[in-house]
Amino acid sequence: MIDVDITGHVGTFKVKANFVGSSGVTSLFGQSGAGKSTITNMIAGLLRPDRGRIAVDGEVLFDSQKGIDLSVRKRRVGHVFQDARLFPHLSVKANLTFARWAGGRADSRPVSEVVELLGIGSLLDRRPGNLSGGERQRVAIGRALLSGPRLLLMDEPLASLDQGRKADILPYLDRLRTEAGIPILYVSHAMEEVARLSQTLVIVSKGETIAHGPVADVLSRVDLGRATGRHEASALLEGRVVRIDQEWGLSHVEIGDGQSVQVPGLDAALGEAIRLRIRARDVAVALQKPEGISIRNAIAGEVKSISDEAGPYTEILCSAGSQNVRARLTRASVAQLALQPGKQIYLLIKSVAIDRRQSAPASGLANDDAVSAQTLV
Ligand SMILES: Nc1ncnc2c1ncn2[C@@H]1O[C@H](COP(=O)(O)OP(=O)(O)OP(=O)(O)O)[C@@H](O)[C@H]1O
Repeated sequence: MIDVDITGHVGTFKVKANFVGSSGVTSLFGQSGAGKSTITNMIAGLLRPDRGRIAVDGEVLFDSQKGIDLSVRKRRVGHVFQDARLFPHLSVKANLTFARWAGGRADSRPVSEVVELLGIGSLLDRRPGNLSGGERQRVAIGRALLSGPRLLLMDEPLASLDQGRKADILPYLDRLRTEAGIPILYVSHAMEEVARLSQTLVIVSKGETIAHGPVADVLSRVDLGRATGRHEASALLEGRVVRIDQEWGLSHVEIGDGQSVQVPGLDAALGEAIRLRIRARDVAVALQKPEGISIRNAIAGEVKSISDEAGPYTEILCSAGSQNVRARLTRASVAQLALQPGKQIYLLIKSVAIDRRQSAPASGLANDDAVSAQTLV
């Protein structure tokens, strides 16, 4: 668990960060220049906050009132940067063993265990210059883990990779989430990454953490649209695969209340729990269950709130059983259908809008230890 309550500045830029991250992955999400790196640099000890407190798993790293300010080394924060920053003249194996030695901790994980976790066994004799970007990042994560950190800080680790390499590395991050055994602070301005990987989501805007909490709760907050980006507005549905229709290549995912959605091309076993990210712009609304329509998913729901944006668009937040779905509609449609809080509706989601390319096995969603999660974004 990571517990941060600080204020500080860098130049004239002020930051105010206040959040608690549960075990697993806590993501700091915000636009470029929002202050994510400034906040993480304060956590790592590279910048000094003006006041406040930072603790990881009960160990205080900084407390201005008590005069505690641990050195970078004593904070034991494993840092993974956008560029891997490996020693170019050393082999992968030497990079890893050096990190373990330099960490100086007898209780660091064995190199072989980390090599297996990240699938880098075949790379050990190679030099960083001969590796792909994704391979280099996996080695960089291994190096950070072997230094014996109490917190793994990943600052835009996928930002320099193309889509294909990102897809290669995400399954390893899924594993890391459950197997690293330490909290992970993940910094990104890519919503699809944070929606997939996080248990806790922290939104950073103009130097301040303006929201934090379980990822599904924060994503369903319509009022954060400006900070998270309207285009990326989405909600998470958690469910379980209850039927696999081989003939049509469709998996039926039950999302509670006997309702299910159909997802094409899903690589998940029967009974497996998954997390679906549904974008607001991929959801339409009907007052009756439609017939003679190609859209396969019509989920019964109820309007909870309607945003009061100016302009042609608006966003509605709807309950779907105990979960939430967001829909981005024109204001004209909202008026025509007389939508208002409490109105019973059907949420229409095109199956093909749920993108299977981002799916991967994972486990360990917060609040449900029975869930092994797979995320589609
Ligand atoms: N050393 C510095 N002196 C003055 N201003 C700084 C310094 N470092 C960062 N800033 C400013 O602080 C603001 C926040 O920067 P920061 O790097 O924390 O944002 P970020 O959210 O990590 O952005 P990105 O996603 O682009 O990395 C920016 O306006 C930046 O120009």
